[in-house]
Amino acid sequence: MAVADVKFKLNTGAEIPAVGLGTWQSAPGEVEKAVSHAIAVGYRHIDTAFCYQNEHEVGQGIKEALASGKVKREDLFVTTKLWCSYHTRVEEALDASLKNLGLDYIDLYLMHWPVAFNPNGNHPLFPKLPDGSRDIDHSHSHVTTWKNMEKLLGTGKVKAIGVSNYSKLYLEQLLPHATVVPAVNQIENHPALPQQEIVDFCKEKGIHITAYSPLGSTGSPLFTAEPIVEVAKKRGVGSATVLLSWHIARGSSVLPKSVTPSRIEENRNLIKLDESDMATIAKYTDDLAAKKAFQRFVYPPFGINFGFPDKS
Ligand SMILES: NC(=O)C1=CN([C@@H]2O[C@H](COP(=O)(O)OP(=O)(O)OC[C@H]3O[C@@H](n4cnc5c(N)ncnc54)[C@H](OP(=O)(O)O)[C@@H]3O)[C@@H](O)[C@H]2O)C=CC1
Ligand SMILES: O=C[C@H](O)[C@@H](O)[C@@H](O)[C@H](O)C(=O)O
Repeated sequence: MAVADVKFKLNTGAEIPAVGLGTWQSAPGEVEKAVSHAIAVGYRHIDTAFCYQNEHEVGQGIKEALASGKVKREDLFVTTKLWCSYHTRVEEALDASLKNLGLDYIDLYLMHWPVAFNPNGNHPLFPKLPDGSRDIDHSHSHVTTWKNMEKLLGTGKVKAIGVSNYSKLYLEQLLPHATVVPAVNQIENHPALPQQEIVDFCKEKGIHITAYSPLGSTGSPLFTAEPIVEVAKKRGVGSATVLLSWHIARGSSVLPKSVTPSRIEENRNLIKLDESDMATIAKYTDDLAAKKAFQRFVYPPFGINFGFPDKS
């Protein structure tokens, strides 16, 4: 089996395809084509979110792919996410996402960030206080949000629920109260931010890791990082292949974003990294750790300590 066709088992018994197309910041007019192209060339996993404001177009791309007759809805794994301003309106948010996507169920519904915004603030997605800071409802716990997400499983509108941007600290707050253990924790993950503590903790608890910003996000410096280039040269592939294949070797799924057809194709060109490749990347990671030089590319200004060791 090609490495890109690997699937990982979730704690629900369902399988998540190892490579999913990311769609954050995929512009209108581009993302529909990106999604339909991705599915046409073999992707079976698409990641979006209510706050990306592109669910409708993502849904159009899925519809186009389904109309080709080559794939069926049940062949696809679609993830979307509950946005922070909807933590007190979980089912309403899910219904809005389903309507946007034109689907009657979601394979995986994630709590996007463990923080609730004021639902009655000055903006439906990004409410702010007069001082410009995010308008956060500090009285609302992410644990309450999770308990409400658990109720969604009975509606048939979601196959699995999970979390995103959860540190070990936040999972330790959540798990004692959870009836349903999250199926997935979607976190920023790449060799310059290995998040080993969370990866190990999730493994122990049966929570699958999905890696976001695996290429280092927009304008990434990772493509030219020397050890990545070294492994890429040795294996006769591009840096993207090395960066993405690293997750499969760790047992994680991965979400490369692209709206460029050739890159969408390249990002499925995964290989099985061998011990010496992994050792070269581990040395890079260890050197960054020793220098306290991990790189986190996505840390929006929530003004909250999420408990990530590189940020506290
Ligand atoms: N849960 C969460 O909070 C978050 C989730 N995510 C999810 O993860 C996905 C991926 O993360 P994201 O931050 O978008 O960044 P990625 O790490 O996927 O990097 C995307 C960037 O890399 C470029 N690129 C893609 N493939 C290649 C390639 N083969 N060679 C060179 N450049 C390439 C893209 O350009 P172009 O498109 O122009 O080709 C884009 O600029 C998101 O789209 C989203 O779905 C991301 C961040 C946070
Ligand atoms: O999924 C991608 C990211 O988490 C993105 O949704 C956030 O960074 C958001 O733009 C924000 O500013 O809080």
